[in-house]
Amino acid sequence: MDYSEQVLAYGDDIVAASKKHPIVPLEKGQRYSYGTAGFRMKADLLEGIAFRVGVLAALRSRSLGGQAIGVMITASHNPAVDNGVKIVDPMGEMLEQEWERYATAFVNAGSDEEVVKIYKTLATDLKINVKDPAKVIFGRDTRPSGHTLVTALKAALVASQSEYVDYKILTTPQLHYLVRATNTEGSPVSYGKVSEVGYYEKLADAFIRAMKGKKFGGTLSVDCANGVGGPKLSEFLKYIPKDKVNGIDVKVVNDDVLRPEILNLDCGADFVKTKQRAPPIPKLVPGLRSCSLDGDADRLMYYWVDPDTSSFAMLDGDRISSLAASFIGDLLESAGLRDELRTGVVQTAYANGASTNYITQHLKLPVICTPTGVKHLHHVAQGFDIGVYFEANGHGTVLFSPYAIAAFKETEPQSPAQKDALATLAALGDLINQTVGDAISDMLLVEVILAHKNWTLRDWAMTYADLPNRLVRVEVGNKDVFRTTDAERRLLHPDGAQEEIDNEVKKFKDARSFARASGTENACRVYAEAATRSEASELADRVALIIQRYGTL
Ligand SMILES: CC(=O)N[C@H]1[C@@H](OP(=O)(O)O)O[C@H](CO)[C@@H](O)[C@@H]1O
Ligand SMILES: [Mg+2]
Repeated sequence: MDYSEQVLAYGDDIVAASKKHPIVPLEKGQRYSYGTAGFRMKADLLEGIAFRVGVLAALRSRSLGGQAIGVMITASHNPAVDNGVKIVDPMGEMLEQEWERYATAFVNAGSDEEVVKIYKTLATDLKINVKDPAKVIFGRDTRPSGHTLVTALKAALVASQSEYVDYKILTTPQLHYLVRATNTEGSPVSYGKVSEVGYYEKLADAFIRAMKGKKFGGTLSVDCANGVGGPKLSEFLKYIPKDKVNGIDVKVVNDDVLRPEILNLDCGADFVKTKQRAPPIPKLVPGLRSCSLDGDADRLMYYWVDPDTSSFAMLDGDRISSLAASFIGDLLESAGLRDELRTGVVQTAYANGASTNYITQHLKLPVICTPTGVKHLHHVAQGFDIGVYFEANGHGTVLFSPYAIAAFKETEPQSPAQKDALATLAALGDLINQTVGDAISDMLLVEVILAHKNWTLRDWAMTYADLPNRLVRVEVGNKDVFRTTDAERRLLHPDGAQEEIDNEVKKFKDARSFARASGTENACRVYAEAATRSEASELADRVALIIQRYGTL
């Protein structure tokens, strides 16, 4: 077939519908761009973007034999006035990088007619039959602006002659689950029932299996950032009969989704991580095991106030990652699979140096550092049989290769201990979201580990001591001059900046510092670690000054 000759019968429909959902023009010289979090900004700029993303999602589905593509409408931990649109690929992964460029081109197209022109050009270049079937499934978080964006998205899917399913309100990881479940339905690698209920059933069943014979470690208080995680966690808990998990006691707090103005306000995982303290409401009771989800329930932070010392301890993504790696490593040992399955941990430069040391030296596992953004970590983690990846901010998961899953199920146990270890590993394979970081699933994982180890948060916090560190945001004239190498740990450009940073780092003990342009904000970030809090702070300030100077040259 000559793809350049094909007729796009619904081209006029796309143009007509597009006119009803216009793009807000940006100032001269500025462009919208599909970043780490898709398109994310003030919600009133997003209607036209949601429409064009819909057209692109239909084309993406056509390019992949009609497999379902996901679209999630959320702005995660951002304030309620923001929103965002993100595309999910067929196995539940983030959109392929090449298509991020196409998404950017669609959204920046100068007219409705040009959208159709790009659609046709891509169809020709990528040999996509525009008459092939397409399917797009979507969900949104609790933001009121989600309604308008869904209307625009649906209009795009109707105009592009794509089948669609509107799953209404979901957590981001639930949408990722549904995309994979849809595309594997009825196959030997079926990911689960294609419904929100299917998600709860799968997690509940796996959690009950993994907790067999263990006791839930006392009350757990879960701050849901007044976002979608609240109602979804409450719903999930209905699938755990009290007599199936000994002592289960989960208190859901900050779960008011009827007042959008309080979404992520002084609560949630991002608040805890950046402020390094507990949300003021509800007041944290000393000794209470607590955690926070973010606004779309894909990030997780644990914390508590030690009743003996009254000090606040936060257990972030690095801690969850090292906890999971240590537990899974022990299970593999008991299961006789430690040498059989390649296990590794993936982090970014923001991982605390103490966690990296603990994993490499104490757990004896390899650590790979990737650039910021979970898609990079996810990709590298796929290279292991068991790949543990987390960003320090609490977003991450553990990936199991098909070989690992088969080993858990097919190894013949020679002892009761080996049998238990294999059963727990198999349960973890179902409990841990294989598509993307999932705060609810990760929280259940942490609870399983603490129950198996019979640990409090104090025991967990004592595994190693974090190096004092500081993260600073620096506004500069032009962040694009900062180009990095070595997984963002060194600056390539502007000339001279890295040498100056190196000179400052040298003056401090056990110190490390790096600077990079943020992928989600119009600013640079400076990170510094050193032997003491005041030195880390001093170093961060000095490097920030260097960045400020080079950013305004
Ligand atoms: C230091 C930091 O926390 N950076 C965050 C932030 O990226 P920046 O590129 O640093 O703005 O947002 C990303 C998307 O949510 C997240 O993946 C990442 O970890
Ligand atoms: Mg999030």
